[in-house]
Amino acid sequence: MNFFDRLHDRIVSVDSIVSVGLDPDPKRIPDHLAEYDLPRWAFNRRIIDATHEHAAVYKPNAAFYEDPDGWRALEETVAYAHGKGVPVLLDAKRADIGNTTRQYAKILETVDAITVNPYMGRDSLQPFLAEEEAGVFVLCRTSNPGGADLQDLELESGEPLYERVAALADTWNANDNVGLVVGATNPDELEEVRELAPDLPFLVPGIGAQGGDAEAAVEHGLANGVGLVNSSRGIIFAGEGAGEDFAAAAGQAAARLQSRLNQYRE
Ligand SMILES: O=c1ccn([C@@H]2O[C@H](COP(=O)(O)O)[C@@H](O)[C@H]2O)c(=O)[nH]1
Repeated sequence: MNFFDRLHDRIVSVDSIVSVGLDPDPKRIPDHLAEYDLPRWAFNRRIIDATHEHAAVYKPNAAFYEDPDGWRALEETVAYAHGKGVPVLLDAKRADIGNTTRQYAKILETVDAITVNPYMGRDSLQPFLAEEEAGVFVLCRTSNPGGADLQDLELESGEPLYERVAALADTWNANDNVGLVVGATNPDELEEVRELAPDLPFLVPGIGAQGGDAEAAVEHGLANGVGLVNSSRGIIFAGEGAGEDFAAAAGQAAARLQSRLNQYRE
């Protein structure tokens, strides 16, 4: 079954478009979890237990797992999320020449969807795009302040680069498996990209810790009701300093975000 059909079913069953970002910064994991073999996994397991009823997906960012223990923690986390019925979107921002991307794309045997970087062009993404059942979210207009440095550059046609990316991504969608990453910190761009790619679901990061616009994220992020609004630190570290109660605070933060976003859904 296509990723976006599965995501649609998940969104309907939990009535949520919340993507819970699993970015377990080792410096912020509660002290009492340090005794575990894999503290990041111990942390994520408790976060998943507390938040899964509010999560449309989990979005681990690969940067928090790129060491031997990290990969083990990620593997356990993905299996546990799947056990709770929640799809996993790996935020890895991958792409490379074809034979290298073919290796990167093997991760789609483990996770359900991935973020990719369009900078090297279509052939660098082909092994991901060919995975018919996986979701492929193409970076379009990112939420960081420096996103404008390249993404806003005006092409000869007069359009900014991020608009060309959106239009190209639309043509890469032969398998109905392409989405776009557009930050909530850029509400005008969100609206413009939605006009250019009316049928592509968005992953919208940048609310919470980055201060983006949650209403615009919902208004423009969804295509036929399917799309994701992510919060990572705002959920998983909501209980920072609360000791063993940290996960309950994360659950409450996820529930609050779910209700807030649902106010804006049609
Ligand atoms: O444009 C982008 C693309 C990806 N991200 C990632 O999303 C989360 C956001 O974390 P918060 O704690 O909610 O700020 C993180 O993994 C980023 O690498 C993004 O922020 N912006």
